[in-house]
Amino acid sequence: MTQLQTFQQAVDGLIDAGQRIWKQGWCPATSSNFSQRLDAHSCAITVSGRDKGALQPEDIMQVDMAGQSLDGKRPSAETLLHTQLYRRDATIGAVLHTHSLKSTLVSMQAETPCITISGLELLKALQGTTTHDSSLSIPVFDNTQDIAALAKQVDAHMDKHGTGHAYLIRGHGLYTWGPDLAATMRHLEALEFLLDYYWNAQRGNGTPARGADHEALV
Ligand SMILES: CSC[C@@H](O)[C@@H](O)C(=O)COP(=O)(O)O
Ligand SMILES: [Zn+2]
Repeated sequence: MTQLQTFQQAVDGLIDAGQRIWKQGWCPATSSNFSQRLDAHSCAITVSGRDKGALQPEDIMQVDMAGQSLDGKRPSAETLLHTQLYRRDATIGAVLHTHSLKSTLVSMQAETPCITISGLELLKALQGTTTHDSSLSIPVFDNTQDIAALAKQVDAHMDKHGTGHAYLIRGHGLYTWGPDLAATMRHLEALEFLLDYYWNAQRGNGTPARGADHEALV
């Protein structure tokens, strides 16, 4: 079970995360949403439509794991994508959703249901990954305004393929999660780097100069 947060700790953490993410340009124009688990039955999440780079304490609210408001405020339009993760896995303590340019570009160009990124040291920033010699698979789901249906689709995919670390929504953005907010920020930063690498490598910029099959240096 993840380390539980008081609501006030969650508010402070999400405000700080929003500022860090906004500085990177990954949550333009009120896009994105962030949450932290409070206990088995509820989480703190951003109120819908707020500027995520300038969150105030009143912009964070509480919902139950069915996505229902517990305090009368209007939760993120994408709340069910957060609660799907908390319901699925009790070790998930935080979820971050962002709208960076690079995640959007990669999601629009992906020709397969998943993209795969392999062989990079920064993969080790992802929980449970201990060597660069590993592969990260990121599923790409089609965008929809029917978030309840998308949450079901994500859940069915995870039933088959495991929970993983992240997914993309086509033309929309990235979801990632972790045991707590710090780990989830680490995942987000690593994923943004990995997606940037993927985008460039797909276009022949920086294709591996020295892969595992190259002669060893002498
Ligand atoms: C402002 S465009 C982005 C939104 O449509 C949505 O995708 C989003 O990420 C933010 O919605 P929100 O309801 O504020 O959580
Ligand atoms: Zn979104």
